[in-house]
Amino acid sequence: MIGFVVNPAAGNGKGEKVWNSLESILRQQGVVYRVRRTSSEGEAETLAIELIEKEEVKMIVAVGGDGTVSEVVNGIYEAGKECTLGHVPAGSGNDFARGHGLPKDPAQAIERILSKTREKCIDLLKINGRVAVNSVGAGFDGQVAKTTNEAGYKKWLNRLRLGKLAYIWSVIRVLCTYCPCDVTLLIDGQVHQMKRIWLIAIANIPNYGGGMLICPQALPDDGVAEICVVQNVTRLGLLFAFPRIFTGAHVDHPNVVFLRGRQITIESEQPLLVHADGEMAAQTPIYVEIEAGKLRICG
Ligand SMILES: Nc1ncnc2c1ncn2[C@@H]1O[C@H](COP(=O)(O)OP(=O)(O)OP(=O)(O)O)[C@@H](O)[C@H]1O
Repeated sequence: MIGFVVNPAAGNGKGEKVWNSLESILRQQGVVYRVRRTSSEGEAETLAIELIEKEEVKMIVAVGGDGTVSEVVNGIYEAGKECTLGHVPAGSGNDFARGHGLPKDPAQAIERILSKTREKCIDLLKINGRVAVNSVGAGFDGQVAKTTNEAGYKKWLNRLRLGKLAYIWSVIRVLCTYCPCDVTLLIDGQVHQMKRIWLIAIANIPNYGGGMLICPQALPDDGVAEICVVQNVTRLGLLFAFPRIFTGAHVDHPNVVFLRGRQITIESEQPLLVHADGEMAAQTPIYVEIEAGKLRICG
């Protein structure tokens, strides 16, 4: 049986609309399903666990944005039972959907899920007993995630279907005040001492922050995380280089370094904010480990 976890508030109400269209398709096709709707932050995780344990579903489809996907994935991870993740995108950023090439159209997305023809196992990034499915970011990045999540303008811009601008505006705000610091990275036993670090992004997919390509080479099913480090660049230099991230052209920038690894420790001069899938998760020092092939998804 299939379970659905629906965030009606995702994409500023798009979740509700998408679910209405899915429901009529499911009824037309006589699909047997269970549905749970979220009413607040964090609830998608609890509802996913409930669907697995009480309803014995073998697949959960997250209807919402990246926040909903991340919470459902944590529910599946915590339940520890065989359960496939499906996703019908209805958020404002939808990085997971982009990163896995999922259809934007709800009818096409559910058709693909029901056909079960494209299942694959992907890696997860384990941090502090939880998991991230898209990315973990420390430093500038963590501060931008915090600023965006706390900002009133995110809601307004989402309403105008300009959700991406909320992230960009937060980047500009944080860029004006953020102070880079020295960081020690330990990747698979190898030490990297790095000076004046702005950000460290650990990625499972190339997509980030609603359409940026932070780690264009990242693959979700290779058992390795792609790590992007931005170091020793001036504030103005970073401001001018920033637009390159939308096309992935930042890979050639002299102050951008790419590393790869399975076990990553980040230690820093000062505590750095860390996000997991765009939600605040921790402060440095942190340890991130790849859980290879841990989650089966409908790709
Ligand atoms: N019924 C609800 N009312 C208000 N907020 C909710 C409700 N259910 C869940 N939430 C919260 O809505 C927030 C946004 O969810 P989600 O990330 O799925 O969508 P989004 O932010 O529009 O998309 P994206 O993350 O792809 O940009 C999450 O913080 C979630 O916890």
